[in-house]
Amino acid sequence: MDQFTFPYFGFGLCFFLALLLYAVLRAVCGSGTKHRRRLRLPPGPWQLPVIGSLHHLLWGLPHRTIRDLSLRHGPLMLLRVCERVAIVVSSAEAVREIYKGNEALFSERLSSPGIDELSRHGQGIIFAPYGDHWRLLRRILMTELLSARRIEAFQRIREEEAARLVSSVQAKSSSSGGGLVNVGELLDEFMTDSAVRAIFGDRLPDRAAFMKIVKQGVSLASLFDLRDLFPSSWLVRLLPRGSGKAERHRQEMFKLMDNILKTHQERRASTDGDDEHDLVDVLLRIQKEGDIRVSLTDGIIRAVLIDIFGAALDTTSTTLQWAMAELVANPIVMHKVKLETRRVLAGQATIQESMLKDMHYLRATIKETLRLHPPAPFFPRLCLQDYKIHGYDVPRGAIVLTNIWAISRDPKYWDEPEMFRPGRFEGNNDVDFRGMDFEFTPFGVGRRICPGIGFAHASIEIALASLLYHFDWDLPKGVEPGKMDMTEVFGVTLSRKANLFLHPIPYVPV
Ligand code: HEM
Repeated sequence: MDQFTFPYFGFGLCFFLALLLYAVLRAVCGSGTKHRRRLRLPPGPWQLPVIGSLHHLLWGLPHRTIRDLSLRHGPLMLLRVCERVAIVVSSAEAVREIYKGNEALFSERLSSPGIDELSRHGQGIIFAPYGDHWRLLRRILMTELLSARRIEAFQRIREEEAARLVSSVQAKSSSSGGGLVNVGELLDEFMTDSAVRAIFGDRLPDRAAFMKIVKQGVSLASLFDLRDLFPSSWLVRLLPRGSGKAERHRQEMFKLMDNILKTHQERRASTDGDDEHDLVDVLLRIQKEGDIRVSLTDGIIRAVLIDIFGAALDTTSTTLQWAMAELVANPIVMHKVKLETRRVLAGQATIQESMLKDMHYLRATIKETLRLHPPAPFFPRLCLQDYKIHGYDVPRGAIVLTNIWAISRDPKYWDEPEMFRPGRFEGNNDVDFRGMDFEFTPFGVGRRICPGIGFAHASIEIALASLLYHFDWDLPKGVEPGKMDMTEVFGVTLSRKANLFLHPIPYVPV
Protein backbone atom coordinates (compact mmCIF):
# COMPACT_ATOMS: atom_id res chain seq x y z
CA MET A 1 0.00 0.00 0.00
CA ASP A 2 1.23 3.47 -0.74
CA GLN A 3 2.49 5.42 2.20
CA PHE A 4 0.37 8.36 3.28
CA THR A 5 2.07 11.31 1.69
CA PHE A 6 0.32 14.31 3.15
CA PRO A 7 1.93 16.49 4.34
CA TYR A 8 5.29 14.96 3.42
CA PHE A 9 4.92 14.62 -0.31
CA GLY A 10 6.15 17.65 -2.19
CA PHE A 11 6.77 19.57 0.99
CA GLY A 12 9.59 21.53 -0.64
CA LEU A 13 7.29 22.60 -3.42
CA CYS A 14 4.52 23.35 -0.95
CA PHE A 15 6.79 25.51 1.18
CA PHE A 16 8.13 27.42 -1.79
CA LEU A 17 4.68 28.06 -3.23
CA ALA A 18 3.33 28.91 0.18
CA LEU A 19 5.94 31.61 0.69
CA LEU A 20 5.29 32.91 -2.78
CA LEU A 21 1.61 33.08 -2.02
CA TYR A 22 2.01 34.56 1.41
CA ALA A 23 1.95 38.18 0.37
CA VAL A 24 -1.05 37.61 -1.88
CA LEU A 25 -2.99 35.63 0.72
CA ARG A 26 -2.32 38.20 3.40
CA ALA A 27 -3.61 40.92 1.16
CA VAL A 28 -6.69 38.89 0.23
CA CYS A 29 -7.56 37.21 3.57
CA GLY A 30 -5.59 39.20 6.13
CA SER A 31 -8.73 40.59 7.70
CA GLY A 32 -9.98 37.08 8.52
CA THR A 33 -7.65 36.78 11.51
CA LYS A 34 -9.10 39.75 13.45
CA HIS A 35 -12.05 37.77 14.75
CA ARG A 36 -9.81 34.93 15.87
CA ARG A 37 -7.64 37.13 18.07
CA ARG A 38 -10.59 37.64 20.41
CA LEU A 39 -11.23 33.93 20.79
CA ARG A 40 -9.83 31.79 23.59
CA LEU A 41 -8.39 29.02 21.47
CA PRO A 42 -6.86 25.87 23.01
CA PRO A 43 -3.09 25.92 23.50
CA GLY A 44 -0.85 24.41 20.87
CA PRO A 45 2.72 24.28 19.59
CA TRP A 46 4.30 27.47 18.25
CA GLN A 47 3.46 28.41 14.69
CA LEU A 48 5.29 29.80 11.70
CA PRO A 49 3.81 32.30 9.27
CA VAL A 50 1.84 30.68 6.43
CA ILE A 51 2.48 27.03 7.31
CA GLY A 52 1.34 27.34 10.93
CA SER A 53 2.12 24.15 12.86
CA LEU A 54 3.04 22.07 9.80
CA HIS A 55 6.73 21.93 10.72
CA HIS A 56 5.85 20.02 13.94
CA LEU A 57 4.24 17.26 11.91
CA LEU A 58 7.03 16.52 9.51
CA TRP A 59 8.74 13.75 11.43
CA GLY A 60 7.45 10.52 12.82
CA LEU A 61 4.04 9.00 12.36
CA PRO A 62 1.22 11.60 12.60
CA HIS A 63 -0.83 9.81 15.31
CA ARG A 64 2.25 9.41 17.53
CA THR A 65 3.65 12.89 16.83
CA ILE A 66 0.28 14.49 17.53
CA ARG A 67 -0.16 12.39 20.71
CA ASP A 68 3.26 13.56 21.94
CA LEU A 69 2.34 17.19 21.21
CA SER A 70 -0.97 16.72 23.05
CA LEU A 71 0.83 15.37 26.10
CA ARG A 72 2.63 18.72 26.25
CA HIS A 73 -0.25 21.03 25.33
CA GLY A 74 -3.35 19.26 26.66
CA PRO A 75 -6.31 17.11 25.58
CA LEU A 76 -7.60 19.98 23.43
CA MET A 77 -4.84 21.31 21.24
CA LEU A 78 -4.74 23.84 18.45
CA LEU A 79 -2.91 23.02 15.24
CA ARG A 80 -2.92 25.23 12.20
CA VAL A 81 -1.81 23.78 8.89
CA CYS A 82 -1.66 26.60 6.36
CA GLU A 83 -5.26 27.87 6.15
CA ARG A 84 -6.72 24.96 8.11
CA VAL A 85 -7.43 25.25 11.83
CA ALA A 86 -7.60 21.92 13.64
CA ILE A 87 -8.56 21.21 17.24
CA VAL A 88 -7.05 17.89 18.27
CA VAL A 89 -9.11 15.97 20.84
CA SER A 90 -7.17 13.46 22.96
CA SER A 91 -9.34 12.65 25.96
CA ALA A 92 -12.50 10.58 26.42
CA GLU A 93 -14.03 13.41 28.49
CA ALA A 94 -13.65 15.90 25.64
CA VAL A 95 -15.03 13.38 23.10
CA ARG A 96 -18.04 12.88 25.39
CA GLU A 97 -18.61 16.62 25.74
CA ILE A 98 -18.50 17.11 21.97
CA TYR A 99 -20.53 14.13 20.82
CA LYS A 100 -23.11 13.79 23.59
CA GLY A 101 -25.92 16.22 23.07
CA ASN A 102 -24.26 18.59 20.59
CA GLU A 103 -23.49 16.03 18.00
CA ALA A 104 -25.31 17.66 15.10
CA LEU A 105 -22.77 20.49 15.22
CA PHE A 106 -19.95 18.01 14.64
CA SER A 107 -21.45 15.60 12.11
CA GLU A 108 -20.02 17.25 9.03
CA ARG A 109 -17.07 15.65 7.29
CA LEU A 110 -14.02 17.47 6.09
CA SER A 111 -14.29 18.94 2.63
CA SER A 112 -11.88 20.54 0.22
CA PRO A 113 -11.57 20.77 -3.55
CA GLY A 114 -9.25 17.73 -3.59
CA ILE A 115 -11.50 15.57 -1.41
CA ASP A 116 -14.51 16.72 -3.40
CA GLU A 117 -13.01 15.54 -6.64
CA LEU A 118 -12.03 12.14 -5.30
CA SER A 119 -15.31 11.64 -3.47
CA ARG A 120 -17.34 12.21 -6.61
CA HIS A 121 -18.62 15.50 -5.21
CA GLY A 122 -20.17 13.98 -2.12
CA GLN A 123 -22.52 11.72 -4.09
CA GLY A 124 -21.45 8.76 -1.96
CA ILE A 125 -21.86 8.58 1.80
CA ILE A 126 -18.42 8.94 3.37
CA PHE A 127 -17.88 12.56 2.35
CA ALA A 128 -21.52 13.50 1.87
CA PRO A 129 -22.32 16.84 3.54
CA TYR A 130 -24.42 16.42 6.67
CA GLY A 131 -27.88 16.89 5.18
CA ASP A 132 -30.76 15.17 3.40
CA HIS A 133 -28.63 13.27 0.89
CA TRP A 134 -26.49 11.79 3.69
CA ARG A 135 -29.58 11.03 5.82
CA LEU A 136 -31.21 9.13 2.99
CA LEU A 137 -28.11 7.06 2.24
CA ARG A 138 -27.45 6.41 5.92
CA ARG A 139 -31.00 5.09 6.30
CA ILE A 140 -30.54 2.79 3.30
CA LEU A 141 -27.26 1.54 4.77
CA MET A 142 -28.65 0.89 8.23
CA THR A 143 -31.97 -0.66 7.20
CA GLU A 144 -31.00 -2.42 4.01
CA LEU A 145 -27.36 -2.71 2.93
CA LEU A 146 -25.64 -3.31 6.26
CA SER A 147 -28.57 -4.30 8.48
CA ALA A 148 -28.21 -7.28 10.83
CA ARG A 149 -30.49 -9.29 8.50
CA ARG A 150 -28.32 -8.54 5.48
CA ILE A 151 -25.09 -9.36 7.33
CA GLU A 152 -26.66 -12.69 8.27
CA ALA A 153 -27.62 -13.29 4.65
CA PHE A 154 -23.93 -13.05 3.71
CA GLN A 155 -23.03 -15.77 6.20
CA ARG A 156 -22.63 -18.44 3.51
CA ILE A 157 -20.18 -16.23 1.60
CA ARG A 158 -18.05 -15.70 4.71
CA GLU A 159 -18.05 -19.40 5.58
CA GLU A 160 -17.03 -20.36 2.05
CA GLU A 161 -14.32 -17.71 1.91
CA ALA A 162 -12.98 -18.70 5.36
CA ALA A 163 -12.79 -22.35 4.18
CA ARG A 164 -10.96 -21.14 1.07
CA LEU A 165 -8.55 -19.19 3.26
CA VAL A 166 -7.72 -22.37 5.19
CA SER A 167 -7.20 -24.32 1.94
CA SER A 168 -4.97 -21.55 0.56
CA VAL A 169 -2.81 -21.57 3.71
CA GLN A 170 -2.45 -25.33 3.43
CA ALA A 171 -1.71 -25.23 -0.32
CA LYS A 172 0.85 -22.42 0.01
CA SER A 173 2.51 -24.14 2.92
CA SER A 174 2.76 -27.45 0.97
CA SER A 175 4.08 -25.72 -2.15
CA SER A 176 6.83 -24.06 -0.11
CA GLY A 177 7.81 -27.44 1.41
CA GLY A 178 6.07 -26.79 4.74
CA GLY A 179 7.69 -23.39 4.88
CA LEU A 180 6.61 -19.81 5.44
CA VAL A 181 3.34 -18.33 4.24
CA ASN A 182 2.61 -14.64 3.65
CA VAL A 183 -0.39 -14.49 5.97
CA GLY A 184 -1.08 -10.81 5.25
CA GLU A 185 -1.47 -11.50 1.54
CA LEU A 186 -3.91 -14.37 2.17
CA LEU A 187 -5.96 -12.29 4.60
CA ASP A 188 -6.12 -9.52 2.00
CA GLU A 189 -7.45 -12.05 -0.52
CA PHE A 190 -9.97 -13.38 2.00
CA MET A 191 -11.33 -9.91 2.69
CA THR A 192 -11.32 -8.80 -0.95
CA ASP A 193 -13.17 -11.92 -2.09
CA SER A 194 -15.71 -11.75 0.75
CA ALA A 195 -16.41 -8.07 0.08
CA VAL A 196 -16.53 -8.41 -3.73
CA ARG A 197 -19.01 -11.29 -3.48
CA ALA A 198 -21.25 -9.53 -0.94
CA ILE A 199 -21.22 -6.16 -2.67
CA PHE A 200 -20.93 -6.93 -6.40
CA GLY A 201 -21.81 -10.62 -6.60
CA ASP A 202 -20.10 -13.81 -7.70
CA ARG A 203 -19.97 -12.87 -11.35
CA LEU A 204 -18.05 -9.61 -11.30
CA PRO A 205 -17.06 -8.87 -14.89
CA ASP A 206 -13.46 -7.73 -15.32
CA ARG A 207 -12.50 -8.54 -11.74
CA ALA A 208 -8.75 -8.02 -12.28
CA ALA A 209 -9.26 -4.61 -13.94
CA PHE A 210 -11.65 -3.63 -11.16
CA MET A 211 -9.17 -4.50 -8.40
CA LYS A 212 -6.39 -2.63 -10.20
CA ILE A 213 -8.48 0.50 -10.41
CA VAL A 214 -9.54 0.24 -6.75
CA LYS A 215 -5.87 0.05 -5.68
CA GLN A 216 -5.11 3.10 -7.84
CA GLY A 217 -7.95 4.95 -6.13
CA VAL A 218 -6.47 4.14 -2.75
CA SER A 219 -3.08 5.60 -3.67
CA LEU A 220 -4.64 8.65 -5.33
CA ALA A 221 -6.66 9.31 -2.18
CA SER A 222 -3.44 9.65 -0.22
CA LEU A 223 -1.79 12.18 -2.51
CA PHE A 224 -1.14 15.65 -1.24
CA ASP A 225 -3.18 18.41 -2.85
CA LEU A 226 -2.20 22.04 -2.28
CA ARG A 227 -5.86 23.01 -2.64
CA ASP A 228 -6.64 21.11 0.57
CA LEU A 229 -4.32 23.37 2.55
CA PHE A 230 -5.40 26.60 0.88
CA PRO A 231 -9.07 25.91 0.12
CA SER A 232 -10.00 29.58 -0.16
CA SER A 233 -7.17 30.62 -2.44
CA TRP A 234 -8.22 31.38 -6.02
CA LEU A 235 -4.54 31.51 -6.93
CA VAL A 236 -3.92 27.94 -5.79
CA ARG A 237 -6.98 26.83 -7.70
CA LEU A 238 -5.42 28.25 -10.86
CA LEU A 239 -2.22 26.22 -10.47
CA PRO A 240 -1.81 23.33 -12.92
CA ARG A 241 -3.12 20.16 -11.28
CA GLY A 242 -0.67 17.36 -11.99
CA SER A 243 -1.48 15.01 -14.82
CA GLY A 244 -5.26 14.80 -14.39
CA LYS A 245 -4.77 11.38 -12.82
CA ALA A 246 -7.77 11.73 -10.51
CA GLU A 247 -10.10 12.58 -13.38
CA ARG A 248 -8.81 9.69 -15.54
CA HIS A 249 -9.21 7.35 -12.59
CA ARG A 250 -12.78 8.54 -12.06
CA GLN A 251 -13.66 7.92 -15.71
CA GLU A 252 -12.22 4.41 -15.71
CA MET A 253 -13.93 3.54 -12.44
CA PHE A 254 -17.25 4.81 -13.78
CA LYS A 255 -16.88 2.69 -16.91
CA LEU A 256 -16.32 -0.45 -14.86
CA MET A 257 -19.13 0.37 -12.46
CA ASP A 258 -21.52 1.03 -15.36
CA ASN A 259 -20.64 -2.38 -16.69
CA ILE A 260 -21.43 -3.94 -13.30
CA LEU A 261 -24.77 -2.13 -13.09
CA LYS A 262 -25.66 -3.12 -16.67
CA THR A 263 -24.93 -6.82 -16.04
CA HIS A 264 -27.09 -6.74 -12.91
CA GLN A 265 -29.92 -4.86 -14.63
CA GLU A 266 -29.95 -7.39 -17.49
CA ARG A 267 -30.01 -10.36 -15.14
CA ARG A 268 -32.76 -8.82 -13.03
CA ALA A 269 -34.83 -8.07 -16.14
CA SER A 270 -34.53 -11.68 -17.29
CA THR A 271 -35.53 -13.12 -13.89
CA ASP A 272 -38.29 -10.68 -12.93
CA GLY A 273 -35.82 -9.00 -10.58
CA ASP A 274 -36.87 -10.86 -7.45
CA ASP A 275 -33.54 -12.35 -6.51
CA GLU A 276 -31.17 -10.30 -4.37
CA HIS A 277 -27.71 -11.77 -4.55
CA ASP A 278 -25.66 -8.76 -3.49
CA LEU A 279 -25.76 -5.07 -2.56
CA VAL A 280 -25.97 -3.95 -6.20
CA ASP A 281 -29.26 -5.87 -6.47
CA VAL A 282 -30.57 -4.25 -3.29
CA LEU A 283 -29.76 -0.75 -4.53
CA LEU A 284 -31.31 -1.42 -7.95
CA ARG A 285 -34.49 -2.66 -6.25
CA ILE A 286 -34.68 0.49 -4.10
CA GLN A 287 -34.06 2.60 -7.21
CA LYS A 288 -36.91 0.85 -8.99
CA GLU A 289 -39.32 1.18 -6.05
CA GLY A 290 -38.68 4.91 -6.25
CA ASP A 291 -40.61 5.73 -3.07
CA ILE A 292 -37.92 7.82 -1.47
CA ARG A 293 -37.48 11.57 -1.30
CA VAL A 294 -34.28 11.82 -3.34
CA SER A 295 -34.05 9.70 -6.44
CA LEU A 296 -31.30 7.13 -6.37
CA THR A 297 -29.53 7.83 -9.67
CA ASP A 298 -27.01 5.44 -11.23
CA GLY A 299 -24.34 8.00 -10.26
CA ILE A 300 -25.31 7.82 -6.58
CA ILE A 301 -25.45 4.02 -6.66
CA ARG A 302 -21.96 3.92 -8.22
CA ALA A 303 -20.56 6.28 -5.60
CA VAL A 304 -22.15 4.44 -2.65
CA LEU A 305 -20.87 1.07 -3.83
CA ILE A 306 -17.34 2.42 -4.27
CA ASP A 307 -17.50 3.98 -0.79
CA ILE A 308 -18.66 0.78 0.89
CA PHE A 309 -16.09 -1.35 -0.89
CA GLY A 310 -13.28 1.10 -0.16
CA ALA A 311 -14.29 1.43 3.51
CA ALA A 312 -14.61 -2.32 4.05
CA LEU A 313 -11.41 -3.65 2.55
CA ASP A 314 -8.22 -2.27 4.09
CA THR A 315 -9.73 -1.56 7.51
CA THR A 316 -10.82 -5.16 8.06
CA SER A 317 -7.81 -6.83 6.47
CA THR A 318 -5.42 -4.60 8.47
CA THR A 319 -7.21 -5.55 11.72
CA LEU A 320 -6.89 -9.25 10.88
CA GLN A 321 -3.18 -8.88 10.17
CA TRP A 322 -2.54 -7.05 13.45
CA ALA A 323 -4.54 -9.67 15.34
CA MET A 324 -2.42 -12.51 13.96
CA ALA A 325 0.80 -10.54 14.55
CA GLU A 326 -0.12 -9.76 18.17
CA LEU A 327 -1.11 -13.38 18.80
CA VAL A 328 2.21 -14.82 17.60
CA ALA A 329 4.04 -12.09 19.52
CA ASN A 330 2.13 -13.07 22.71
CA PRO A 331 2.29 -16.88 23.05
CA ILE A 332 0.25 -17.01 26.29
CA VAL A 333 -2.65 -15.17 24.67
CA MET A 334 -2.28 -17.33 21.55
CA HIS A 335 -2.45 -20.48 23.67
CA LYS A 336 -5.58 -19.32 25.46
CA VAL A 337 -7.47 -18.28 22.34
CA LYS A 338 -6.47 -21.50 20.53
CA LEU A 339 -7.73 -23.59 23.47
CA GLU A 340 -11.07 -21.80 23.35
CA THR A 341 -11.38 -22.25 19.59
CA ARG A 342 -10.53 -25.95 19.76
CA ARG A 343 -12.79 -26.62 22.73
CA VAL A 344 -15.79 -24.96 21.10
CA LEU A 345 -15.18 -26.40 17.62
CA ALA A 346 -13.93 -29.86 18.65
CA GLY A 347 -14.75 -32.52 16.07
CA GLN A 348 -15.87 -30.07 13.33
CA ALA A 349 -14.38 -30.44 9.86
CA THR A 350 -15.44 -26.96 8.74
CA ILE A 351 -16.62 -23.89 10.63
CA GLN A 352 -20.07 -22.36 10.63
CA GLU A 353 -20.75 -18.99 12.16
CA SER A 354 -23.42 -20.31 14.50
CA MET A 355 -20.64 -22.22 16.31
CA LEU A 356 -18.77 -19.04 17.20
CA LYS A 357 -21.20 -17.42 19.60
CA ASP A 358 -19.56 -18.82 22.75
CA MET A 359 -16.07 -17.63 21.87
CA HIS A 360 -15.77 -14.83 24.42
CA TYR A 361 -11.99 -14.73 24.51
CA LEU A 362 -11.80 -14.54 20.71
CA ARG A 363 -14.11 -11.53 20.82
CA ALA A 364 -11.97 -9.96 23.56
CA THR A 365 -8.93 -10.55 21.34
CA ILE A 366 -10.59 -8.69 18.47
CA LYS A 367 -11.41 -5.76 20.79
CA GLU A 368 -7.86 -5.67 22.13
CA THR A 369 -6.51 -5.62 18.56
CA LEU A 370 -8.76 -2.67 17.69
CA ARG A 371 -7.70 -0.88 20.88
CA LEU A 372 -3.98 -1.13 20.14
CA HIS A 373 -4.26 -0.87 16.35
CA PRO A 374 -7.30 1.15 15.29
CA PRO A 375 -7.05 1.03 11.46
CA ALA A 376 -8.27 4.64 11.30
CA PRO A 377 -6.28 6.37 14.07
CA PHE A 378 -8.18 9.66 13.68
CA PHE A 379 -11.69 10.64 12.82
CA PRO A 380 -11.97 14.19 11.57
CA ARG A 381 -15.19 16.22 11.63
CA LEU A 382 -15.97 19.83 10.87
CA CYS A 383 -17.36 22.22 13.49
CA LEU A 384 -20.52 23.81 12.02
CA GLN A 385 -20.97 26.59 14.59
CA ASP A 386 -18.76 28.52 17.01
CA TYR A 387 -18.66 26.36 20.13
CA LYS A 388 -17.02 26.14 23.57
CA ILE A 389 -15.40 22.95 24.88
CA HIS A 390 -13.75 22.84 28.32
CA GLY A 391 -13.81 26.65 28.29
CA TYR A 392 -11.99 26.96 24.96
CA ASP A 393 -13.45 28.35 21.74
CA VAL A 394 -13.78 26.06 18.76
CA PRO A 395 -14.42 28.34 15.79
CA ARG A 396 -16.92 27.47 13.08
CA GLY A 397 -15.13 25.70 10.23
CA ALA A 398 -12.40 24.24 12.44
CA ILE A 399 -11.49 20.60 11.92
CA VAL A 400 -12.15 18.60 15.09
CA LEU A 401 -9.67 15.76 14.94
CA THR A 402 -10.16 12.98 17.48
CA ASN A 403 -7.01 10.95 18.08
CA ILE A 404 -8.60 7.53 18.62
CA TRP A 405 -5.18 5.90 18.83
CA ALA A 406 -3.93 8.18 21.62
CA ILE A 407 -7.07 7.78 23.74
CA SER A 408 -7.08 4.00 23.48
CA ARG A 409 -3.49 3.90 24.76
CA ASP A 410 -3.92 6.46 27.51
CA PRO A 411 -2.87 5.06 30.95
CA LYS A 412 -5.67 7.16 32.45
CA TYR A 413 -8.18 4.68 31.02
CA TRP A 414 -6.14 1.50 30.53
CA ASP A 415 -3.80 -0.52 32.79
CA GLU A 416 -0.51 -1.26 31.06
CA PRO A 417 -1.89 0.27 27.86
CA GLU A 418 0.99 -0.84 25.63
CA MET A 419 0.47 -4.54 26.49
CA PHE A 420 -1.68 -6.87 24.38
CA ARG A 421 -4.02 -8.20 27.09
CA PRO A 422 -7.46 -9.31 25.77
CA GLY A 423 -8.32 -10.33 29.35
CA ARG A 424 -9.02 -6.66 30.12
CA PHE A 425 -12.24 -7.01 28.11
CA GLU A 426 -13.40 -10.10 30.01
CA GLY A 427 -15.53 -10.48 33.14
CA ASN A 428 -17.34 -7.36 34.30
CA ASN A 429 -15.69 -5.13 31.74
CA ASP A 430 -18.33 -4.50 29.11
CA VAL A 431 -16.51 -1.62 27.38
CA ASP A 432 -17.53 -1.84 23.75
CA PHE A 433 -16.74 -0.18 20.43
CA ARG A 434 -20.28 0.81 19.45
CA GLY A 435 -19.80 4.47 20.27
CA MET A 436 -20.99 4.63 23.89
CA ASP A 437 -17.58 4.21 25.55
CA PHE A 438 -15.58 7.26 24.62
CA GLU A 439 -12.21 5.80 25.65
CA PHE A 440 -12.58 3.11 22.97
CA THR A 441 -13.84 4.41 19.61
CA PRO A 442 -12.15 2.49 16.76
CA PHE A 443 -15.34 2.85 14.69
CA GLY A 444 -15.92 6.50 15.57
CA VAL A 445 -18.94 7.87 17.46
CA GLY A 446 -22.37 9.41 16.99
CA ARG A 447 -24.42 9.78 13.86
CA ARG A 448 -21.51 9.13 11.54
CA ILE A 449 -20.18 6.13 13.41
CA CYS A 450 -19.06 3.36 11.07
CA PRO A 451 -22.15 1.54 9.75
CA GLY A 452 -20.01 -1.49 8.81
CA ILE A 453 -19.29 -2.74 12.36
CA GLY A 454 -21.38 -5.90 11.92
CA PHE A 455 -19.90 -6.66 8.51
CA ALA A 456 -16.33 -6.13 9.75
CA HIS A 457 -16.77 -8.07 12.99
CA ALA A 458 -18.37 -11.10 11.35
CA SER A 459 -15.54 -11.29 8.78
CA ILE A 460 -12.77 -10.88 11.36
CA GLU A 461 -14.30 -13.43 13.72
CA ILE A 462 -14.68 -16.29 11.24
CA ALA A 463 -11.29 -15.69 9.59
CA LEU A 464 -9.45 -15.69 12.93
CA ALA A 465 -11.35 -18.70 14.30
CA SER A 466 -10.52 -20.63 11.11
CA LEU A 467 -6.80 -19.84 11.22
CA LEU A 468 -6.57 -20.73 14.92
CA TYR A 469 -8.64 -23.91 14.74
CA HIS A 470 -6.94 -25.44 11.72
CA PHE A 471 -3.31 -24.45 12.38
CA ASP A 472 -0.65 -23.85 14.96
CA TRP A 473 1.53 -20.90 14.03
CA ASP A 474 5.29 -20.54 14.38
CA LEU A 475 7.46 -17.51 13.75
CA PRO A 476 10.23 -17.66 11.13
CA LYS A 477 13.39 -19.33 12.43
CA GLY A 478 15.45 -17.04 14.62
CA VAL A 479 12.63 -14.51 15.30
CA GLU A 480 11.67 -14.32 18.99
CA PRO A 481 8.04 -13.40 19.84
CA GLY A 482 9.19 -10.29 21.70
CA LYS A 483 11.41 -9.19 18.80
CA MET A 484 8.81 -9.16 16.05
CA ASP A 485 8.77 -6.15 13.78
CA MET A 486 5.59 -4.26 14.73
CA THR A 487 6.41 -1.07 12.81
CA GLU A 488 3.35 0.82 11.58
CA VAL A 489 2.77 2.60 8.29
CA PHE A 490 0.41 5.57 8.32
CA GLY A 491 -1.41 5.06 5.04
CA VAL A 492 -5.06 4.89 4.14
CA THR A 493 -5.14 2.70 7.25
CA LEU A 494 -2.62 2.23 10.04
CA SER A 495 -1.15 -0.96 8.66
CA ARG A 496 1.89 -3.18 9.24
CA LYS A 497 5.10 -2.18 7.55
CA ALA A 498 6.58 -5.68 7.39
CA ASN A 499 4.87 -8.55 5.62
CA LEU A 500 3.58 -11.12 8.08
CA PHE A 501 5.37 -14.36 7.19
CA LEU A 502 4.46 -17.26 9.48
CA HIS A 503 4.92 -20.99 9.52
CA PRO A 504 1.56 -22.86 9.67
CA ILE A 505 1.48 -26.35 11.19
CA PRO A 506 -1.78 -28.17 10.36
CA TYR A 507 -3.78 -29.11 13.46
CA VAL A 508 -7.16 -30.02 11.92
CA PRO A 509 -6.33 -30.65 8.25
CA VAL A 510 -8.95 -29.76 5.65
C1 HEM B 1 -12.27 -2.95 11.33
C2 HEM B 1 -12.98 -2.40 10.37
C3 HEM B 1 -13.44 -0.97 10.30
C4 HEM B 1 -13.06 0.12 11.05
C5 HEM B 1 -12.06 0.16 12.20
C6 HEM B 1 -13.82 1.26 10.57
C7 HEM B 1 -13.72 2.55 11.09
C8 HEM B 1 -14.47 3.62 10.64
C9 HEM B 1 -14.37 4.96 11.19
C10 HEM B 1 -13.43 5.40 12.32
C11 HEM B 1 -15.25 5.73 10.51
C12 HEM B 1 -15.51 7.22 10.77
C13 HEM B 1 -16.55 7.31 11.85
C14 HEM B 1 -16.80 8.67 12.42
O1 HEM B 1 -16.57 9.70 11.78
O2 HEM B 1 -17.26 8.73 13.58
C15 HEM B 1 -15.92 4.90 9.53
C16 HEM B 1 -16.89 5.34 8.65
C17 HEM B 1 -17.49 4.54 7.71
N1 HEM B 1 -17.30 3.18 7.52
FE1 HEM B 1 -16.06 1.98 8.59
N2 HEM B 1 -14.64 0.84 9.56
C18 HEM B 1 -14.44 -0.51 9.36
C19 HEM B 1 -15.10 -1.32 8.45
C20 HEM B 1 -16.11 -0.92 7.61
C21 HEM B 1 -16.87 -1.80 6.76
C22 HEM B 1 -16.69 -3.32 6.70
C23 HEM B 1 -17.75 -1.01 6.06
C24 HEM B 1 -18.78 -1.40 5.04
C25 HEM B 1 -19.12 -2.63 4.73
C26 HEM B 1 -17.55 0.36 6.50
C27 HEM B 1 -18.24 1.46 6.02
C28 HEM B 1 -18.10 2.75 6.49
C29 HEM B 1 -18.86 3.89 5.97
C30 HEM B 1 -19.85 3.85 4.81
C31 HEM B 1 -18.47 5.01 6.74
C32 HEM B 1 -18.99 6.44 6.59
C33 HEM B 1 -20.24 6.62 7.45
C34 HEM B 1 -20.85 8.01 7.39
O3 HEM B 1 -20.18 8.97 7.04
O4 HEM B 1 -22.04 8.13 7.74
N3 HEM B 1 -16.56 0.38 7.44
N4 HEM B 1 -15.43 3.62 9.64
